Amino acid sequence: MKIDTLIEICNPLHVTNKVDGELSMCAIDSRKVDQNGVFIAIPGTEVDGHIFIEDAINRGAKVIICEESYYTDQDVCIIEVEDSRKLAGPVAQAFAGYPAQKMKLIGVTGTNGKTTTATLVYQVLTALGKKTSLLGTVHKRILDKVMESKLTTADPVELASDMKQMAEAGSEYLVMEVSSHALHQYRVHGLTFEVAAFTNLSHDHLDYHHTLEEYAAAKKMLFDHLPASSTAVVNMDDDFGATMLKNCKAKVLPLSFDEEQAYVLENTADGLSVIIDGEKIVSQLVGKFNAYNLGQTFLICKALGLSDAEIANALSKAKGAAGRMEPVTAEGDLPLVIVDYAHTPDALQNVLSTLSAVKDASQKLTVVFGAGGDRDTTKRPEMAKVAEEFADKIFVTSDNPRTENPDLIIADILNGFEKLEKVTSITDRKEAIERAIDDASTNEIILIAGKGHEDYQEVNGQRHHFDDREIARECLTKKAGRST
Ligand SMILES: CC(=O)N[C@H]1[C@@H](OP(=O)(O)OP(=O)(O)OC[C@H]2O[C@@H](n3ccc(=O)[nH]c3=O)[C@H](O)[C@@H]2O)O[C@H](CO)[C@@H](O)[C@@H]1O[C@H](C)C(=O)N[C@@H](C)C(=O)N[C@H](CCC(=O)O)C(=O)O
Ligand SMILES: Nc1ncnc2c1ncn2[C@@H]1O[C@H](COP(=O)(O)OP(=O)(O)OP(=O)(O)O)[C@@H](O)[C@H]1O
Ligand SMILES: N[C@H](CCC[C@H](N)C(=O)O)C(=O)O
Ligand SMILES: [Mg+2]
Repeated sequence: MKIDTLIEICNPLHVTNKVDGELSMCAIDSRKVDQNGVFIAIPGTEVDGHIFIEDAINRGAKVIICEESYYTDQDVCIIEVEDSRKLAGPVAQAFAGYPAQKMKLIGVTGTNGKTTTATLVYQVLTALGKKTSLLGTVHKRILDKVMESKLTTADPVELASDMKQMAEAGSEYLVMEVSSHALHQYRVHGLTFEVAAFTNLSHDHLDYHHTLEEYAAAKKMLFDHLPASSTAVVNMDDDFGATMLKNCKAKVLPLSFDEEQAYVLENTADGLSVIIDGEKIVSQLVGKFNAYNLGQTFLICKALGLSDAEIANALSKAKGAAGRMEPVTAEGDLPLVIVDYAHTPDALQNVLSTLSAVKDASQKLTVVFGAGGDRDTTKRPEMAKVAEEFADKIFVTSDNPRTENPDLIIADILNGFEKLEKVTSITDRKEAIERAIDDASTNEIILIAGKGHEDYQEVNGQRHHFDDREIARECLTKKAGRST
């Protein structure tokens, strides 16, 4: 890219020293700058990226996009702009050859259900022969090639690079989860979504967004930027559904079970039977909350022009995402162990109320859960209240402590219980799972919540291998061995 093209994208306040030659790449992280690259200095949430300008120049940056005047005696162009965060996406897309414009983008936002819905859409489109890629919490998929995912929605430079690979592989569609952090930090700024979907909004991430209203305002940004040609698929049964649509120019495909546009025919331990727009979907996914995920998926695919019947057929066969209501099994007469990613009060309530409704009266319900460190502390006692309401036995343990003391996280959770008689706290998550399984009768259901698909536990910046499903399977196998 030449400097004049870059300047045109930036609409700058001020430019000094227009440099000659071809610019090679762009980075928002100084450590990733190459020779003749462009460094975008962002005032971050942890650190001000402007302090890395010198580092970027030493690594070969030819252009600095920043929000403050900067003097250097090197042959470097300084482009001063009003908001450098907002420019990262457009600049990265330009360097990557505008890959987002080569695919139909589908964005899914909401507190819970993004991964499930995005995965279902990916599975339906793929089953119907559409070349589709996926970006989200569990992994990235360039068509059927799986890659590791570090964030739910990556930064704009990584996004552009992923999209470039997807477009080159021939993807027609990209389904992506769009987190509230991503919206607030303009990670998807400048992208045009063909379809945007809102699942729901409930208590999470208040450490970052402070209030539910600010959190909703971040989610709403996805809908504010839709053009009239796009479609908004919105869960109108959620208190914040109508908020998403205020001043939204796009066509709207609303989803409502309350208004009987959709309804659940059957909801059992074996799955759901749901009618949406007159079409029947019979799914192995369990719980009313999954009826919403199925409904959203149906409407998203409808907005893309697929026929109701073909969507219903493919959706009935779709398996959903790993680590969501995933049963863990071993040979023998054993308790039923389920691993789920519920890490918010609402998700835990949905899963526990579902299990409590589908189990038979003689079955006891046990839950093992914790809460992530360096995240919203106010959800911790709320999760305890939910566990106390639905579970017969409760093991409080660690999730990903990150940089926090796990015992203090557990103490925050314990504050939420009215009584502690059915609660056991065991800091070590492996031990907690072992105890829950060892203590269980064969007729019991054990929900291990919070980490779902995660195959690590993050402690002080280090991710150690840790997989709830693996540990539960080992414990079940040992238990089966003891009883023979
Ligand atoms: C609070 C938060 O969201 N932080 C994310 C954000 O950081 P930031 O832009 O504020 O940047 P910063 O760390 O303050 O640094 C400022 C700038 O200096 C740069 N820098 C830094 C060091 C250096 O040597 N050189 C350099 O240039 C950084 O690259 C950055 O551009 O943008 C970074 C990528 O550009 C992310 O890596 C980082 O995610 C952190 C690690 C994180 O944990 N984020 C979580 C909370 C998150 O984003 N979660 C959501 C929601 C999950 C969900 O509910 O599904 C997600 O989308 O995953
Ligand atoms: N539509 C829904 N409404 C409420 N709860 C849900 C819904 N779908 C799933 N859940 C619950 O929330 C958990 C997380 O679901 P999922 O991974 O699909 O959400 P997500 O929005 O991608 O979450 P994250 O933001 O953490 O990536 C599930 O394990 C389940 O417990
Ligand atoms: N995307 C969410 C995932 C939380 C998963 C849970 N296991 C935790 O670590 O809190 C977050 O980063 O807040
Ligand atoms: Mg997700």
